Amino acid sequence: MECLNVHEPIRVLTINPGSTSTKIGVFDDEKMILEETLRHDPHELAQFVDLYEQYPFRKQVILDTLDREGINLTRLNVVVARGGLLKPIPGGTYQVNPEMVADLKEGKYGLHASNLGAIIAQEIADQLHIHAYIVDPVVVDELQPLARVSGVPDIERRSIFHALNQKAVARRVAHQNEKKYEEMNLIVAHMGGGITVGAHHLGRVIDVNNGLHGEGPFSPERAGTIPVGDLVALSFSGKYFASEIMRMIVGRGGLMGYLGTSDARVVEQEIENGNEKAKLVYEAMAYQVAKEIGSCATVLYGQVDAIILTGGLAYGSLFTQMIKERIQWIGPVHIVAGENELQALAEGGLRVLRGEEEALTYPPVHSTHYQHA
Ligand SMILES: Nc1ncnc2c1ncn2[C@@H]1O[C@H](COP(=O)(O)OP(=O)(O)O)[C@@H](O)[C@H]1O
Ligand SMILES: CCCC(=O)OP(=O)(O)O
Repeated sequence: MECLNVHEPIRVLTINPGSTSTKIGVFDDEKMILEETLRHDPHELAQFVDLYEQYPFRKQVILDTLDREGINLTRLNVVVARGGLLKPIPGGTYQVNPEMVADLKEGKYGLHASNLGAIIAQEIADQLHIHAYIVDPVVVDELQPLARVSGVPDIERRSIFHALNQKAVARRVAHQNEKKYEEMNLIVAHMGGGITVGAHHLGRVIDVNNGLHGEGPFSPERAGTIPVGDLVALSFSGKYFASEIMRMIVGRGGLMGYLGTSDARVVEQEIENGNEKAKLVYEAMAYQVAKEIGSCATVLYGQVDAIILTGGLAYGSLFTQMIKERIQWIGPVHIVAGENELQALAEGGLRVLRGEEEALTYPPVHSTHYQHA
């Protein structure tokens, strides 16, 4: 593996695969020198039989883009990717290793586009004889024991959320308050295509809704919590395949299900045009986010230093205003619109390369309390 040249900035390639795009960034130390969102035509992705089959295609699109933008691959010092559905693990930066890649290839803990991040990062890094890492993957699990109890003994609640962005913005707001993340109680609502709301207690996310498997507020494309008896009845009605029911919950739920679009900007425009249904559904989404924030406030015994609204929906002033008026009595509200994931990945890699933090090994010897595979 290569040595760092102290006279040159550390060059980091970051990779964040999403369902319809792959975002990449190149950084010289903390400074972003290239950012690209590589959009994938759904028809093009549909030719692959499963998620894993997409990786050579996505990797080639990344390499072509870097080549076109004149990024010399041999100058890279490290590749850092968003981590996917792995065994539940504590937050931190993990070196990509064969055990991790095997679990992701097999889809052992489920399928999500972020599974491709470590696989692509490892292949690029191997060719360059440098290391690949993931940072705060979606399975970061710091739940307190109380939060794991679902009410049905065979079902344990799982921590699957936007850990990378939630922790990055939480650290940023702590810094603005001249405090450490580990000294604060924060509620972070990540509001993108999916929505997760986490209760951050002294640097650990002790409760959060599972953003992939039907918990929490509905979102632009996901159903969130739905009346479970009705779902069971629908599932056994004989009208739908299991895959069709899953599509109703993730992909075609939420705004998409009610209004035929997952684009909040289109919905805001419709509301301006006087569309009453759009107004009701959009307000209901804000109402559900506010309720989830209220519930996190009880998790933290009302000791809330700040609430952070982040993700693409936080750009929408109508949306954030509707949430704010229901929650501002709980604590100060900060809006950090958009997601900060590429920067957070670069920072996670830099902390390790600079020796400020040790890279963790997957799977950790002392894992979380999580029992089910
Ligand atoms: N300026 C904006 N005003 C309102 N909503 C926005 C704006 N920009 C993005 N959004 C909405 O944010 C959502 C996507 O958020 P994003 O964080 O990009 O999602 P993801 O990364 O999960 O795909 C979409 O509903 C999009 O319409
Ligand atoms: C909630 C787990 C991660 C996730 O769903 O990410 P996206 O919203 O980016 O798909």
